[in-house]
Amino acid sequence: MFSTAQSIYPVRAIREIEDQLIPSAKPSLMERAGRAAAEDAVRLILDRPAAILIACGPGNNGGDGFVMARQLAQAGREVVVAFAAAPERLPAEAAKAHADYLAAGGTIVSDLPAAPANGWALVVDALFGIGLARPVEGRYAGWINALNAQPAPRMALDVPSGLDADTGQPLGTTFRATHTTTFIALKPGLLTNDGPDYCGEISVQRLDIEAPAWVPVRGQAIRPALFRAHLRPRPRNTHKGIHGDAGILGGNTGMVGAALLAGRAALWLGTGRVYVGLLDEYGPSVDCSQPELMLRRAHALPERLSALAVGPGLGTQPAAEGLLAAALGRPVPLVLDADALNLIGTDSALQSALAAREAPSVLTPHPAEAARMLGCDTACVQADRLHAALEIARRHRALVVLKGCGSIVATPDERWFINGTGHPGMATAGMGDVLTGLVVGLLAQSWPAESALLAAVHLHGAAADRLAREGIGPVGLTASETIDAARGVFNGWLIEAQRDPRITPPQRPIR
Ligand SMILES: NC(=O)C1=CN([C@@H]2O[C@H](COP(=O)(O)OP(=O)(O)OC[C@H]3O[C@@H](n4cnc5c(N)ncnc54)[C@H](OP(=O)(O)O)[C@@H]3O)[C@@H](O)[C@H]2O)[C@@H](O)CC1
Ligand SMILES: [K+]
Repeated sequence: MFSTAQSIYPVRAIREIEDQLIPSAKPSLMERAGRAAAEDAVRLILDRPAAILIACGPGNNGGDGFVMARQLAQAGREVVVAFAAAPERLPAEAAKAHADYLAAGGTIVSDLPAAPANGWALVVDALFGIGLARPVEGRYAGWINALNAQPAPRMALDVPSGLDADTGQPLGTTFRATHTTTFIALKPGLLTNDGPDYCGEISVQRLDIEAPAWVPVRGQAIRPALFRAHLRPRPRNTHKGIHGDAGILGGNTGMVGAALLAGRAALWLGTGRVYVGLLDEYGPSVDCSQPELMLRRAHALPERLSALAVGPGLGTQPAAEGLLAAALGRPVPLVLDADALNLIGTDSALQSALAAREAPSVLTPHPAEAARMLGCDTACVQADRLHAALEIARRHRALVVLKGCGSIVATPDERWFINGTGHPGMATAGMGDVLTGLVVGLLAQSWPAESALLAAVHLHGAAADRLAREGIGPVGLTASETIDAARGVFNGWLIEAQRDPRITPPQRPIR
């Protein structure tokens, strides 16, 4: 479980690495890429006897395809290579790979052939990689549609053709892979937005290059390794007072459940005491199915809290705005969600108060909330999720998680993380409130804000994944069930951490 963090590089960083290494690398990076892809292909097709179809494009992605074809043919596999571009216009490395393939006895067809009677063992997309410059149309769009229609496993080299490697936006017709072998490092577009739907299973082939030795890492895939130092067993001699007091502010008329869900999530993640301040003046004074929660009127939350979340079911009326303004002035870690974000998006005084805070602030927008904060529309946020998350973090000097497929965590100092846990069943009512509760629960227990956010985001998805494995979801999964599962996953992490000799012994949180 505690594998080291995986770095993610945008295209310009991969280009930097290539520029530094291509002149001296022996064997060449393309040779290594093609070989690694051939090895992945052999693992994918196992003993299926049919031929492998490799569609090669006009750039270096096509070059990878030629190396792969030569390797597979030399290993005794039947390979069919389709290539329609002018060989003399191939870039130098790809031209060499093309020539080497022909010299080894390989042949090329200039149009995509019909599938043989027994089908293909595997179809390989080596059309476009990180050099995709515009939407795919015409001949190559036809090829991609034909490849997508094959019942065989479909493998993309580096990036599925048509997918923007930085943003995860499909540009025109896009190859839908069941497996993507990507080179040197992960790219953000494989992991967020539509990327996961087009990439299938991803295998990272580093080509014996330690990318961080060449270009500093700004982006990482979220792994427990990033926050394991805080997964500490509790001392036996303990009491609830040292596990934090969390406050939740929200629950306006008709939306009390949102605040209760956040409160339960904080409680079930081990927070010592959880207070829920409700704006609904006719709201309940006790949650009968969770009587451990201490319900208060919104203005009556205790002065002394370890962390506060504002937003679940808050509403945008003046009373909510006043409470939010007061919360921004509290010197405690703050989580802002839902209507708290909508209010901040339109009020410059709140924006100034947020940017001026000394204590950590964590913002948890979904794409529509992010769009309101940035003054654009949801499509513009989704077109470049990484940029949107970083921009919100910079503007508000806050930690941000932009929720959605491949949630992105961004820091004010321009580092970022992408989460891989979770599934589409999480797109359901109350799920965001649960995440808010998980974050505030860890903050209340004295976790540093960045680790708390990374752990909560990863845990939220991991809990839903565990439930889906048991048949609880993806369809019909509810937010409440995720709270229960999050507790189980978190305790599993703690047990595993105790077995890890690198984790320090029990400690009391520093207050
Ligand atoms: N450098 C190396 O040694 C290594 C590189 N590696 C591999 O190379 C890949 C990057 O190679 P690359 O830079 O040549 O770009 P690539 O993705 O092949 O596409 C460029 C070509 O496509 C064309 N084109 C673009 N969009 C198009 C469209 N929509 N429709 C039609 N045409 C379009 C574009 O034409 P142009 O825009 O110039 O008209 C140009 O001809 C990388 O992903 C990895 O797989 C690895 O082997 C490691 C070592
Ligand atoms: K490709």
